[in-house]
Amino acid sequence: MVEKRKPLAVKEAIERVLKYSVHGESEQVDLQQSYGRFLAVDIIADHPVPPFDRSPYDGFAIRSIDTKYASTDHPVDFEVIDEIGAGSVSEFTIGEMQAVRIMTGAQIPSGCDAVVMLELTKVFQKAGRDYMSLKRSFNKGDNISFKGEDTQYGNILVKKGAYISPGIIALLATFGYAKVAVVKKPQIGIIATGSELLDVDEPLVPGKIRNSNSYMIDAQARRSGAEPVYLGKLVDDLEKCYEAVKVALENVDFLITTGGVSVGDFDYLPEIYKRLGANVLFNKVAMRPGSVTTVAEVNGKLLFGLSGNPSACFVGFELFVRPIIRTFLNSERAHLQRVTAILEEDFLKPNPFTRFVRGRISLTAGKVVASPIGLDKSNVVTSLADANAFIVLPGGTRGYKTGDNIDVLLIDDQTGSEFSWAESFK
Ligand SMILES: Nc1nc2c(c(=O)[nH]1)N[C@H]1C(S)=C(S)[C@@H](COP(=O)(O)OP(=O)(O)OC[C@H]3O[C@@H](n4cnc5c(N)ncnc54)[C@H](O)[C@@H]3O)O[C@H]1N2
Ligand code: MOO
Ligand SMILES: [Mg+2]
Repeated sequence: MVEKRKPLAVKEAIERVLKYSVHGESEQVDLQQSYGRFLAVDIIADHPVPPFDRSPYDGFAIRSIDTKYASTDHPVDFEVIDEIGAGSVSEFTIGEMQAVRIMTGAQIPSGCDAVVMLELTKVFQKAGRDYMSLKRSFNKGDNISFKGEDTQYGNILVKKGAYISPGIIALLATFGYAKVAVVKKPQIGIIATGSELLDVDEPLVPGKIRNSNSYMIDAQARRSGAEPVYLGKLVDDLEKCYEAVKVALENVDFLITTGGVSVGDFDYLPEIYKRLGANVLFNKVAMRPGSVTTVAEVNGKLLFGLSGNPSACFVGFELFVRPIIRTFLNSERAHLQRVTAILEEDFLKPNPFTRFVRGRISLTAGKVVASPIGLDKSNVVTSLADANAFIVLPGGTRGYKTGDNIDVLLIDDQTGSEFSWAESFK
């Protein structure tokens, strides 16, 4: 008699896995290698930005008080006593009716409290000296980019755990981080099981298929911020699989196996968990695809038994492995980002389990719409290529109709989300 597995709600299953989350250590990398990594420390402003009052325009730095009576009928003349470009500092302190010709980014000379754009001035020479005239008045502070207006000293600008984007790289450079403390990437072991599996470069022969899961998982692991370690594909042989899993567990932070978790005669993972004395957190989840997703723990180390079916494997990774990787990387938004979208096609098939339909979201007339892609079966591979989201259809008897508001999880997004989205899952 085949064991009857009890399906666990998706939310509970994720929570069980997260109980075993661990945080990674930090390492220093060059700034230029830090893109796409996760910050191991907060970035705190150790100086104000800008660090000095500066000109936002090419023009003249003046004393605003000298422009008080300037008008179209009464232009006022200023003697230009110096000229500075960005990077230079004027040695002069300007006096009454004097100006410094200044370029964008240059430090405001002492005595000046406003900048006039070049276009509003007329320059001329008199008795061998440089002058400019103005036809309107200015207030103190006009056209000055003030010290600290961007950020003040001591502000926390980015919290640890943030995904390092090009914008964050700009901040790191601004504050002098030639080396950046990032969280070490977790090493994710990947083992594919299945006697039917061929290598990618092998020709098809009857009954066999190429191993696509390992390469898919490898890419998903990288996208999540982990370092995949491909440990090969194994034929369905209990001893060989057991040995490989046992050895792999010692050498990686997390281990993923694909295939062999269901109830087939050659599905050996359940027996391997037994032999390892593993604590199986669950072996059935109330979701489609990926209901066979199994997660076990051995001495605190997580072992993800993902389905052999490509779509189920893909979904299992994004729902269970990604948050563990992101938590390892200190992210507070470890889960897929959720948005609300309008369903573009009827989805009338009822199902007691929550569905994660591979779909595509797009903007149509300013609204986020989502449509399913391809065959909604756990064994399909082609729909994965075009999918940028999972359409979440909570279980129940009713189907879903065009125009329904539905939750969508973004799979190619780096921002992530806190766990709140799971609240709506059965
Ligand atoms: N009697 C039952 N049969 C099945 C059940 C069930 O509850 N009772 N569950 C079905 C569901 S749902 C799924 S999902 C699959 C899960 O199967 P396994 O995880 O045990 O995976 P395998 O049996 O090894 O393979 C399933 C399928 O996937 C293909 N595969 C495997 N590895 C790869 C790979 N690396 N790359 C590409 N494709 C792969 C394999 O050839 C099979 O076609 O079980 C159902 N059965
Ligand atoms: O685990 Mo299977 O993929 O539910 O479809
Ligand atoms: Mg099987």
